Amino acid sequence: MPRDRNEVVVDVRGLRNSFGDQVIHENLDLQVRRGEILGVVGGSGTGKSVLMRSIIGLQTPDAGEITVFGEPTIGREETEATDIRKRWGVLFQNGALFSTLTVAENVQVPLREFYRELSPALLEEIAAYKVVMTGLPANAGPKYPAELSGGMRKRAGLARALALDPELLFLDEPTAGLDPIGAAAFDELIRSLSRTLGLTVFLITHDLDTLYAICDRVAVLADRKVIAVGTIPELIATDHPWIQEYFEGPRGRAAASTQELGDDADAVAARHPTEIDATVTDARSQGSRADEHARDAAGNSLGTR
Ligand SMILES: Nc1ncnc2c1ncn2[C@@H]1O[C@H](COP(=O)(O)OP(=O)(O)OP(=O)(O)O)[C@@H](O)[C@H]1O
Repeated sequence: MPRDRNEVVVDVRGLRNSFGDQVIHENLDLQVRRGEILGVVGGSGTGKSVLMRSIIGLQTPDAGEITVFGEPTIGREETEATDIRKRWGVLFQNGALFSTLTVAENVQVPLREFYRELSPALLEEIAAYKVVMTGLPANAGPKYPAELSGGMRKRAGLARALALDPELLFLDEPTAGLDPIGAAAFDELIRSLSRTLGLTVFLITHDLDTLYAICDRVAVLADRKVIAVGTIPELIATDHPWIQEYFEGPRGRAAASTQELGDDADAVAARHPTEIDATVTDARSQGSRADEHARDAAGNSLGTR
């Protein structure tokens, strides 16, 4: 039976977080729907990562309610929340791979934690499958993180996040530090995994290209709460100054035109399938070059990327 795409998978209500005198969130509400890729944006330090940590139970809020798959996550012991934790995967900002373990061993960590009865042969088989699924060469499995490029490390982190076949994926700045071509390829990987596996994705990013390329809706954090959530055209229609500056500033416009070039490329590819890779890739690099110029011109006032 098809799943209800209006089902709320993550429900955050009245969230408050603070560190000492510093209030990060006040009365924050957010819903993530089944099957969507929700982009989460906001200036540096607005509390995007703290929000993600609150949802997955790594940060105990001062107040509020959070449910994931209808189950409360706040204040539950790790052992109590096992059934929900098995249903999500997380890619932290820096990849957070264990440097002393190989890629395959990293992927096996959640499997060993939740399914102790799995045989070594099966663990290896599942890890090998996840490694290939994220576009890494099969021979990446026995390598250590230090032996991989930044883009490959991201894919290894994603392979580990997918180890338990999650329904929900949390990604914290997955394309940060990747070159434009690598970032576009990673976006495409996330989109295709989300579509084929029916994943719901909570994606924190500063990457405007990612927002345009793969996000169904975008939530904007500012003033300690989610000030708006919607499609990019819906957000642009609001008059909040930060949203206007973000999407209608030089970098936002460059990303939008990159997307238009990509859409044109899709149309061309429908007629000439063999030309698609070069055209789309080129569109993104052009946008990113325009992006760089725009950032220089704007004095990087938005602090994106
Ligand atoms: N464990 C902690 N102790 C004290 N302060 C913290 C802690 N974790 C986060 N903060 C503070 O909370 C604020 C929000 O941090 P967070 O990492 O969520 O921001 P962010 O929106 O993800 O930023 P960025 O886009 O730069 O990654 C920051 O001012 C940060 O210094």
